[in-house]
Amino acid sequence: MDSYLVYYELLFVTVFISFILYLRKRPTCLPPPGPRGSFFSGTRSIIVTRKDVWRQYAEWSKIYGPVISFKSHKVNIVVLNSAKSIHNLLDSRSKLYSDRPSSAMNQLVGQDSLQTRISSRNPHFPLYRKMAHEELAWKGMSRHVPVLESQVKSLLKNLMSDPKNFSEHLRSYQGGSVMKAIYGYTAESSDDFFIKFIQQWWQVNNATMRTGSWLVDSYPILKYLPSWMPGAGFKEFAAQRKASIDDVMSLPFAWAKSDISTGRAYASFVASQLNRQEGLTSEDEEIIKLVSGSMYVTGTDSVLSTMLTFFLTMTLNPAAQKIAQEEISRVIGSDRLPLLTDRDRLPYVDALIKEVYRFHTPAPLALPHAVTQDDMYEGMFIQKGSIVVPNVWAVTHDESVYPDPDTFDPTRYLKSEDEKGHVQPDPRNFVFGFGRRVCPGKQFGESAVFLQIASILATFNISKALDAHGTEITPEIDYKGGIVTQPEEFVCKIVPRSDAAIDLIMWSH
Ligand code: HEM
Repeated sequence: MDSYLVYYELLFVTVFISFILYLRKRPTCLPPPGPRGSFFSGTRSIIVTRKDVWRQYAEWSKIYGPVISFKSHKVNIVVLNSAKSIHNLLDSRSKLYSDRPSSAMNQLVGQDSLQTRISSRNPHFPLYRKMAHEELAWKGMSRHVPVLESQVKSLLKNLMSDPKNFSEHLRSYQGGSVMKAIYGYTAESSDDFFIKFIQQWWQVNNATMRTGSWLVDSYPILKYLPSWMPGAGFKEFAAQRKASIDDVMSLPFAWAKSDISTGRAYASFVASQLNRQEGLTSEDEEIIKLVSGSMYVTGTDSVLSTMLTFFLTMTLNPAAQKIAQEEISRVIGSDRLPLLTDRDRLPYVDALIKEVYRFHTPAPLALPHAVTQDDMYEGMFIQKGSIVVPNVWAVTHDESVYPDPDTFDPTRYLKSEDEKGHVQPDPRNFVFGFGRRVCPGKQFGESAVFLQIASILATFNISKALDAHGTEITPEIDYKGGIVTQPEEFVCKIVPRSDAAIDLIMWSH
């Protein structure tokens, strides 16, 4: 009997001490407010099904405040819906907030060593960033400017001969520019193998790798399920994706290496990195392969998305288009195409481009960050490992910063005649991401966007297409879901502005 008593006393003391320890460890402050969703799966169904989920987050922020949190199964998600919270956490505390979410699905798919996914705590992370910066910041990328400028001429010719397929021509421009700059590869058309290959890969990736959508991220033990069991279909999918990511990384890299061995290769990223030092180890080479592959994966669709928004907004806003065209005619004339060096002399065109970025930012939720230790923000507890999502769309549609946000208006960024007007913030400070994860392709992407937009405005009129009865077709402002979003398919009319423009398209060198 006594031994039972001692046993129960010990049990009681253990439970009591554990309870006290639990209370001490438990955060005294609450996480950011937000919707609770269903008991089992939290808000997962909304995250997975709503295509414009950034609007949902912005709506929730009106109820709960700019910083909200919720769960998708067991994954904690914190969404930052204001410029202030994004700046205070992702920029000012970037040491803590620059990790990527740890994801069992990403590991299964083999994406965790890509630059977009690699953990900031991985010892190779600084080297990835350094390499990408060397190549794509102004100094390194200036040697690729002639490629961007000459590709524009092919784009204009394609738009003139086959305007209906403008989206394909834009993809071909950007895919071709990236392939040349990164691997030294010349793509001849939009049917090129490497351009099609990455297009198909990216479409699946964009649709399937949403933050918090895979059950295995909440319950990593599921990865041990045998593949034949009901509910384990994700393993088969992950195995297929793993094989394709290996090809995405290896095939263009192998092509570049064989081209370099001929001694006549273009000074691409891969060529300059491989030639940088004697006696590269296989590990060094693997890193060059992964960094170049990451640029191949990310470099096309974000620029394409911006360009499609440009065509959509020009179709809907002829007045803004006309002012930009007049500025180009006045400043540059009609006997040459705009160059990158003309940008400072084209303030309205520059403002129009800012407005394109703001109107529908290519990646409305950027890429998800993760926090590496418990943190407090304005009295709210943010738990280590939480996924932190910057809602860039909410910032660029915040009425207190950008009044009447659904109106396309480049004059937001221009001073009034008397130079006293209030200028709204440059959206490019948000659309390229934050802290140590800010987009390394920003200058490359921005240059490609400027050259395309300025040259298209110089040579074409974009307007509403007509249907079979001669009635104008007004496209909807409706975007696909995904990490990088694009307008749903739409039609528009693209015709050269004049005979002089036709000459410029045909004969410019
Ligand atoms: C209009 C064009 C572009 C936009 C709007 C854009 C936007 C972004 C955004 C929002 C991120 C996530 C940043 C974050 O997590 O805070 C990102 C990351 C990245 N971007 Fe871009 N991007 C563009 C063009 C490019 C180009 C042309 C390249 C390469 C040729 C590129 C390469 C990358 C890479 C490698 C990352 C991952 C960086 C990391 O996680 O460390 N981007 N980009």
